[in-house]
Amino acid sequence: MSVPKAPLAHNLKIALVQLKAGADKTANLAKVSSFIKNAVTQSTIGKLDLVMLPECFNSPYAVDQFRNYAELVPSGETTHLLSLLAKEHEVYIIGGSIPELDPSTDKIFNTSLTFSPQGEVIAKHRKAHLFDINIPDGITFQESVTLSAGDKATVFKLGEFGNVGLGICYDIRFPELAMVASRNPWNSFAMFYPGAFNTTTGPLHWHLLARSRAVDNEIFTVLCSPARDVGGSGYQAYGHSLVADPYGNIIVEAGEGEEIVYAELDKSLLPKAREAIPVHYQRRFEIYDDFVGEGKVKVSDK
Ligand SMILES: O=C(O)CCC(=O)C(=O)O
Repeated sequence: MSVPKAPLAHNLKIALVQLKAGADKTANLAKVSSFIKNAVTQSTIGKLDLVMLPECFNSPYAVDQFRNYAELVPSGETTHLLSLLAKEHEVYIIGGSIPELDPSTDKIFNTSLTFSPQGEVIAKHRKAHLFDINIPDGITFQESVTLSAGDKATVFKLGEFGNVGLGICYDIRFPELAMVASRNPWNSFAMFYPGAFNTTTGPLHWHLLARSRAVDNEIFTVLCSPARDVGGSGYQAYGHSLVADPYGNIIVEAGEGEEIVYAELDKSLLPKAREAIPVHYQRRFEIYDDFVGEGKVKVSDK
């Protein structure tokens, strides 16, 4: 008797919500609800599978504010809201990131949650590399003044679409997370990075890093930024939310303001890119396995 094959999942249809968060958390969350509703109801690519939010969408991106906005996970109001929205709109939601308070240690983390269309939390990533930089005449930022770093890579199953990896912003500068996610045993087809680059490092590295992670691993790389706060006195996010395909082409890109952009992630591009330029199969782990081995990594189970 022949066993019917499971139907192949269609292309993953996604929306990137590039919104600007202010000091009023209630207003930020109301904005999230209306942007997600608009993303779904005004989709230009048919029924959406997934909506993604930017880093720090419910609070200002400011070291001295993270604790004031921090919530418990999963009992806090933002987790509750995103769960309801995922269920109501029947989409996966990659919930950007929020400041999370861990009550057992009193530490604050920069945390991203992903929800299934049934409203369940299916992944939790705590930013693993904190953004501590100092560029003379550019920008100084020290997340570690108030945040603690997560200690795991994050890979999870996006239902019938397959596995994906997730990092937050500065995490994209560390190629190991994407490399681990895209190889055995996880074989992810995409990396998602909610991220808030700025007007100094954005022009320098945003596109370069997105395309590099895509080309290194021949996967999709998806970046979702807050909108720029033109005229504001706080942190100036770069904007330019985008998707890079497994060849490194940028297939969609937002501007700097509030905007929703759409993309279809066609998984059949992975084998095509890997056949055309077979770096995926040409890795010489016998030479560098001591540095980056396959499968030797702690991966988050939420
Ligand atoms: O890596 C960068 O240039 C920006 C990183 C950042 O803004 C962040 O990690 O939030």
